Amino acid sequence: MIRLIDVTKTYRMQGGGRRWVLNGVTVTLPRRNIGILGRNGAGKSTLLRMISGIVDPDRGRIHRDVRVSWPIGFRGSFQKQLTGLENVRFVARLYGMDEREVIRKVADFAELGPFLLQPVRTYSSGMNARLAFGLSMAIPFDTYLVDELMSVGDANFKQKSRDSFEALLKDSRIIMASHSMGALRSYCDSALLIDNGRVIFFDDLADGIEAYFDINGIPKDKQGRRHRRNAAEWSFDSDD
Ligand SMILES: Nc1ncnc2c1ncn2[C@@H]1O[C@H](COP(=O)(O)OP(=O)(O)OP(=O)(O)O)[C@@H](O)[C@H]1O
Repeated sequence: MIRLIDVTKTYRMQGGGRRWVLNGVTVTLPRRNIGILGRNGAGKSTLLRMISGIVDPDRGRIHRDVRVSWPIGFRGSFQKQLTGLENVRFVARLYGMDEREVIRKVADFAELGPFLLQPVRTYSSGMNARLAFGLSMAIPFDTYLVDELMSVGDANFKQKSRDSFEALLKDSRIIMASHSMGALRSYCDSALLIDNGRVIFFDDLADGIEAYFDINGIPKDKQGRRHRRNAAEWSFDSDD
């Protein structure tokens, strides 16, 4: 279980003032697969970073009694001067894992071959993505925090990522921020909606998605279906 207790998070804005991301939020996240919904800039990534412990709230506490991952996406935050292998070693050690085992898993998954011995600064974004995702799959967590999964990578890599991700969900849970309703419906059963510094937990994902469409002003037709006004404006709904 993960519990936010009176959590407030703001960012200082250039030119003065503060951007309020969370405003005194208290919420309990049960051991479920939870989709995080919210408009651009609502605070989804910030919330994931706070749950993982990378970012501290200004006020309040976050209680975790499960082992949570760092936010998994495709933007690896590696030490750019170090090689891929050195980065993998470092993270394996940090999490008290068998280094050789982690290296073997990442090497198998990422298929970077000799590039694993090259500095990460020389990697393409796809290579970086392979290393980042492979590494997150090689360390076991109770709850994986996922920030916009499967947004880049070639078709083969996407399929492979999907397969290993699904295998991992047999024993673990995810908290996943995404604008893709399709991805959320595939992996999540409940929802957390962030809006204007507040959050609402929905036991049923479908209710969370309805509330999200409502705050975005997406109208329903007579059959109760939602329609995009145009593809660019409502691109988050593109795979529905
Ligand atoms: N390091 C930072 N410094 C200043 N402001 C920040 C920082 N990180 C995030 N913000 C601001 O906090 C707000 C929430 O950002 P966040 O990235 O968490 O939103 P999000 O819901 O994940 O957005 P998106 O859907 O666009 O990815 C935004 O207004 C953003 O500009």
